[in-house]
Amino acid sequence: MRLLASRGRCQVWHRHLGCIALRNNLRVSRHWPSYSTSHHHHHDPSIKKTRNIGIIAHIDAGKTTTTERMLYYSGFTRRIGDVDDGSTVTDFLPAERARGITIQSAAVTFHWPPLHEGSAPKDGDPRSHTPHTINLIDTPGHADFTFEVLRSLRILDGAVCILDGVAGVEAQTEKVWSQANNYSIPRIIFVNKLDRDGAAFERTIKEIGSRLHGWPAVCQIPWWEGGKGRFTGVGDAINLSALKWKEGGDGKRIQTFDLTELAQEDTSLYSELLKARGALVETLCEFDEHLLETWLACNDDSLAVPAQAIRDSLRRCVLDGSGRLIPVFAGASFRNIGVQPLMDAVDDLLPNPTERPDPEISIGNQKGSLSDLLQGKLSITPNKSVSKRPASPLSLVAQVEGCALAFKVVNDPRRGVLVYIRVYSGSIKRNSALWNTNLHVTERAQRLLQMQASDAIEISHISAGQIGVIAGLKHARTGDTLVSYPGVNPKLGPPAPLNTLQLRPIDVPPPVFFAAIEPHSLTEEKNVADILVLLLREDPSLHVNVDEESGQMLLSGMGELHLEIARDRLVNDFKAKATMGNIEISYRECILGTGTTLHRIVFDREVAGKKGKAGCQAHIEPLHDVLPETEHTTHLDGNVITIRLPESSYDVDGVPILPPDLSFITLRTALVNGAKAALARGPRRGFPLHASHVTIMFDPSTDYFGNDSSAAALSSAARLAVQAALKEGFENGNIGLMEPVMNVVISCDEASLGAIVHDLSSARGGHVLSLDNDSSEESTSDLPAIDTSRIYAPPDLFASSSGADRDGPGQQRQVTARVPLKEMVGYLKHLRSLTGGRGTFIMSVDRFERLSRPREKAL
Ligand SMILES: Nc1nc2c(ncn2[C@@H]2O[C@H](COP(=O)(O)OP(=O)(O)OP(=O)(O)O)[C@@H](O)[C@H]2O)c(=O)[nH]1
Repeated sequence: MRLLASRGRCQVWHRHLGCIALRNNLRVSRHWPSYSTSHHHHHDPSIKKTRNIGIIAHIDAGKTTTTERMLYYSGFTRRIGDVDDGSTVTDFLPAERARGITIQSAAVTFHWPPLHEGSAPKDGDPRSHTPHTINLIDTPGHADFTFEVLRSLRILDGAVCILDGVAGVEAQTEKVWSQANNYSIPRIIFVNKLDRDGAAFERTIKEIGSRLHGWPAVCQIPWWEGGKGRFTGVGDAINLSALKWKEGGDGKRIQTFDLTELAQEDTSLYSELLKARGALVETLCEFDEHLLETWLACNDDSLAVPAQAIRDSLRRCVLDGSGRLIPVFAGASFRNIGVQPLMDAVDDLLPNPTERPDPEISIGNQKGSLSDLLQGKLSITPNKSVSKRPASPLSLVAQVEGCALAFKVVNDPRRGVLVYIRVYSGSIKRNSALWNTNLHVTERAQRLLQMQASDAIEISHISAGQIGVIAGLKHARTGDTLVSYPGVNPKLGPPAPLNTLQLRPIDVPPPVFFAAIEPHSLTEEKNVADILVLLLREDPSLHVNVDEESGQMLLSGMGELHLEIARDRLVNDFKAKATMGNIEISYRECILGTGTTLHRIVFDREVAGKKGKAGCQAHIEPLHDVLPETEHTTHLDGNVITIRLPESSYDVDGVPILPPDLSFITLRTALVNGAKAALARGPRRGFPLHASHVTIMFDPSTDYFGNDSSAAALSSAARLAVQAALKEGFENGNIGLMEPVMNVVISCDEASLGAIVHDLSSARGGHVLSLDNDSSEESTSDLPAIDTSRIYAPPDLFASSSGADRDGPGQQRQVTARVPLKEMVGYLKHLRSLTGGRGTFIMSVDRFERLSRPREKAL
């Protein structure tokens, strides 16, 4: 943004208005240069102008409102959508519209500045003078969807964190912030809602220091009319100018004032802006030697430091993703104030995909980075016990054409199932065969799309660093890794261990609530089951368990809201004729002693018209130690399953000798699936098993019956054998019950602290772990505490009336406790009454604990 010569001239952000209608007409047919049909294997030059970013925030901070403005100013939409009347583009699921909150992270692509408005880049121009492709991934803000946030975080290259300028830094923000620290995601902050009564910019800036443990680099300060009135714009400490938005307009007209103009227009903002510039340069000098040199070359005059030098310095500081230095911007997106400069900051300060560290992978039992793997630096000689022909690592990986992570599955009413992918290496081409390393199936990518919320454009390939959609896949789920490997055997995939390659694997937290799903009639059962499969592909943190005998379907998930929304999806969006029962806590069962008997089963029955016969033996015991995952040992929902063959079934190198038609992977998958089904329902109360170690012994000489031993027969044998072992445990009184215990973080003011702590420890059986501000286990920052008195922020207007004075009874406190989930049901209401409506809390599963006798009785 350039300073204008004439005083307070009105400017439309990014040059002119005239081309907007035209742009909207043309955008589908021509303006996707970055997705042309060429066959690059290396990075497309356009990748440098790509930003894969997300917006993270506490619920209601204004993510959706801000996103809508971004889409509008980029020319993507022609009118401003409104969260409150349910017409927004990104919150497009009916269930989301009804609730006005974001549940599903949809990705939308737009350009900033708009394609027609870029000028040819000149040296020294900010990046934001040329159009960038912004892939915006909308992340949910509710605590129940933390897992969904994690899932989106891992594919982001950068993030904008939106804070509510009245509420400041909230518990959920802290949590997502520390998760973003774990993924080293470069971030900037937008302090929103500065138009509201009680908005406290200064207090919020200090909280960024004290609660997010980063140094706020205040890039903009709020402009209140006449120093106290309406919020009307911002002072820009980077460009030494002030921006004023026309009241009540769509926000496209912005008046720009340079320093001289500002001195006449508003002296108090003028003098504050000079302070802000000084503080910004000073802060940056502490982090960045380059800027320090520039500053010294400017004779220590912070006003003389060129704006571009400051932008470059901010960018260097942000790029490491440590969150040590945090650029802060200001605005009120609902009033259309501050959004365009925020988008400039996305172009200017956040990284392109090539500037990000290499993604982590796991392959076989190893962890490493993708480029190490692709450059042959990981020693991935195929495991001896799986294959006898060790290929050289380089020749093995040379054939990998593309590698992508499916980060979102959405059922689109018109286009069917859409799988959103982020490509990490090479490219994914239309019609290529993709090996799914999680499900071990091959699927063809018949159609590739670039999504614009509810519009789509067909493309021929998606290259490294880009985000796109594969339409028509039948199996791929959220979180699966897809590998394009020409000439791959569709059944077996690429040679081991490449067939196990996983990008940025994350742990799915255990579900702690469940509800029964009752189809309205027998004939509806299949339809309901099919819809549930789709729901699970969308959201792998949902689980379905169908009881083999009764046919009852149980849906489980991470929170009450999580299940309520699943019900909405099921009944309202998918029109399933089914009812969901009460939402209940999902307890666990555990085995208390080691069984004595080996339970040998020979399954011999027709399965779907085909003869099936297979056998195995099973044994179950409590899980004491952490067992490493190997090709014989599978971790599953808190349990461990080990597959054993008799010694005579291994050759001298330890490679299993199996009948020619049976591969070890097929055998293992079938047996594990059987055991999984048995462990899903315990013998005592029907709750899933937890912390148990199942061993399944399979002897090919007695348990294998040629073609009759199909995968289905092997699974059934394993299921029956494990069930027999569980039944024995139950008959011997060896099955205990466990309950989910939550890690709870409560934010409240000093005055209600006592009542909250008392209630937690006496009435709720909780265990208070800490009471202060920043020692919760979750603020995992290794960053040193920050002396907030050293942080610059412009003084708040309404400091006294807004309770910004945080000493005394209004001071914010944080309680961390471990509490049984059962005691936390309905807690929000209680907390509100204890705190006069101001307290908030977040919680996550800490672990499952054995129920005490009295608690067991009360069940
Ligand atoms: N006064 C004021 N209200 C705002 C501003 N931005 C958003 N709001 C209002 O705050 C509420 C929440 O905004 P959303 O955009 O839905 O917030 P969100 O963060 O997307 O919320 P979730 O999708 O539920 O996580 C809505 O009623 C908005 O109109 C603002 O700048 N000023």
